[in-house]
Amino acid sequence: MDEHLVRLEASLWVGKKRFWAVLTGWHLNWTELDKKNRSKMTVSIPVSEVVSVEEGRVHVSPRRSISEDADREFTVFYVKRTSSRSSGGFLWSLGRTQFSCPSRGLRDQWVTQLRLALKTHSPSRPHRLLVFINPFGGKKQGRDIYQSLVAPLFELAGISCHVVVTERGNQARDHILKKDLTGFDGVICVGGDGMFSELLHGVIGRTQQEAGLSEHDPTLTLQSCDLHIGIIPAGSTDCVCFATMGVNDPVTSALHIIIGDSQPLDVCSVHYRSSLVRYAVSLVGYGFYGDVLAESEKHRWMGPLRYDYSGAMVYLSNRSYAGIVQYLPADPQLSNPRDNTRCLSGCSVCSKSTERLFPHSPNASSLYSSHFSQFGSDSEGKWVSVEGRFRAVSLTCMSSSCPRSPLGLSPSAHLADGTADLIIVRDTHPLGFLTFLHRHTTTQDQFDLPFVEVHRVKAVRFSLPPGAEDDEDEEAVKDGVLAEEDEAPIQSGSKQHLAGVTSYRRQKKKALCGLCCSKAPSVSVWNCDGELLPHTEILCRVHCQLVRLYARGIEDGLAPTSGICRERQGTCRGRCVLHN
Ligand SMILES: CCCCCCCCCCCCC/C=C/[C@@H](O)[C@H](CO)NC(=O)CCCCCCCCCCCCCCC
Ligand SMILES: Nc1ncnc2c1ncn2[C@@H]1O[C@H](COP(=O)(O)OP(=O)(O)OP(=O)(O)O)[C@@H](O)[C@H]1O
Ligand SMILES: [Ca+2]
Repeated sequence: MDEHLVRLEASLWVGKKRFWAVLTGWHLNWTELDKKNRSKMTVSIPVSEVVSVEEGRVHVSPRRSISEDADREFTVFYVKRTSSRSSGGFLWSLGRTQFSCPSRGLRDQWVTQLRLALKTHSPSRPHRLLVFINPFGGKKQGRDIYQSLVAPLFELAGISCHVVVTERGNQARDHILKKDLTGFDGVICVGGDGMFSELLHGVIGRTQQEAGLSEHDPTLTLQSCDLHIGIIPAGSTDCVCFATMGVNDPVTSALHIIIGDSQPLDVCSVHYRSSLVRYAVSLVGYGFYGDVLAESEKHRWMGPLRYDYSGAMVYLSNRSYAGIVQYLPADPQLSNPRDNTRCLSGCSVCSKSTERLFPHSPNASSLYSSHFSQFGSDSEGKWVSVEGRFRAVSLTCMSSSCPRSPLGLSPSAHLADGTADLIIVRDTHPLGFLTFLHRHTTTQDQFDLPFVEVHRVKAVRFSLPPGAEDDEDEEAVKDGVLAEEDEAPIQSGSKQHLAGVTSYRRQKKKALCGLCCSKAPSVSVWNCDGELLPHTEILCRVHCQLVRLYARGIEDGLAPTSGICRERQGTCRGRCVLHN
């Protein structure tokens, strides 16, 4: 234990019950004592999960002291867990316990030592945050969610926030790219995956600008970003939030932000010719998911339901597309997408990647550079090619679990291992494809079907069969449609702009609608984390742990919440009750 932190032990009261309270530095425990001083139940709170320590009896909202004996009392606010049935993760809520001490002196000692322990053991907590609220995301409740559920918690934790309620798409991204961010520890979005994507582009772009790196070269190792991103879910899918927390709950997210959790995340960069088009974390999808997104954009007014409606419409249109998918496989010895594991908090596969990325020894450093030197070097002949007609081609850097699909697109994918899972669904009969889709909603293996293959990869290329190449873009550039894209790919990309490009391309192919016209389109469109891409022949490369979220991955809901080491694979470094 640190020398300036002392171990505190005392008999304190909580309501009418007497407890033996112990502060060790890493943990605050209190054990109920019966009349004969025998121990009953113990509650144990890691200091890193204490939200705030206040003098007196305090209520959080409205914030007020309600105590008559305020000078002998203190209140501890902390993280409380409840199992979530939908994901096996945990819903977090604010726990509150009011302690009474025999004297004011003892109370002051407890408050001082608890606050000191907090400072010492939670050095990465944010003090100042930049918050972007999309008032129109999801069910349009972003502003209310922030004001009623999140702001009071940030205030309690002493976090000061600069809040921007957005007035247009891409405002948050542009703000992060251009404005002075001095003093901010992190950026927060209140919205859905689209808002997260804005922050992702802002934070990555800003970091590369400052490092003097070009984002366009897919072989370049980008600078990982220090500014953390927090997600308060208020969107339609909230996939990134769900896949990194196990739930989509604003209070859970706010508490992860407050305690300064840090979860690295792989990011896929998508390139067209020599330009970066976009970044993605949850889905780069061609065929079904691209068509669903294109269709859903016409029905935004339906809110979150637009995806189910469009999904059904696109399913009924029964389309498949010809193409060539090439991929660079990841090291099969590290993990594979069908190993039936789940990436959980403290995941050992991801920890090994962290070791490779931030090596402690010169040997590990050369291992890392050789890991990436493989990328882009065609001479090594490691690219594998798959040609055919596909219902869907999907690439995901993580499981992409969401309320619609609690285990996600690829249940064994890892958040931070430097790889993505490539899921290729070949053309099949409608019932087969429905079975594939339906298995996303159950625990049945969606990859155990003869027309589905899945590969763990570091990079993917997609091209159209000879004769059907992606050549409209050149003509579009001549017409000025894409000139802006090429000059500043991530500066453009508004939904209207991209939808315009897509419809331009589709008209050129004379492959009209497909839902209401008899002729099915021969080319689909890419869905890149919920945005339509203006190009078909793209190259994707996975960047290991490029950004960090205020999250910790999915906690194992099956493990007991106290009394055992909850941090898996021995990564607790002595913080848990067992190892303390
Ligand atoms: C029979 C039930 C089948 C249910 C199948 C559920 C599969 C769900 C898989 C979800 C994967 C989400 C990946 C994340 C993507 C996000 O970056 C992105 C931005 O938010 N969201 C979407 O693009 C939004 C994509 C939303 C896709 C929804 C697809 C819904 C399909 C419904 C099919 C119904 C067939 C009915 C037949 C009569
Ligand atoms: N004030 C605004 N007016 C219009 N569009 C906005 C505004 N603020 C943000 N946007 C854009 O709205 C899009 C959708 O927002 P968001 O992701 O919050 O909700 P969603 O689409 O309902 O959820 P999901 O992305 O999870 O499906 C984003 O791409 C974002 O760029
Ligand atoms: Ca990954």
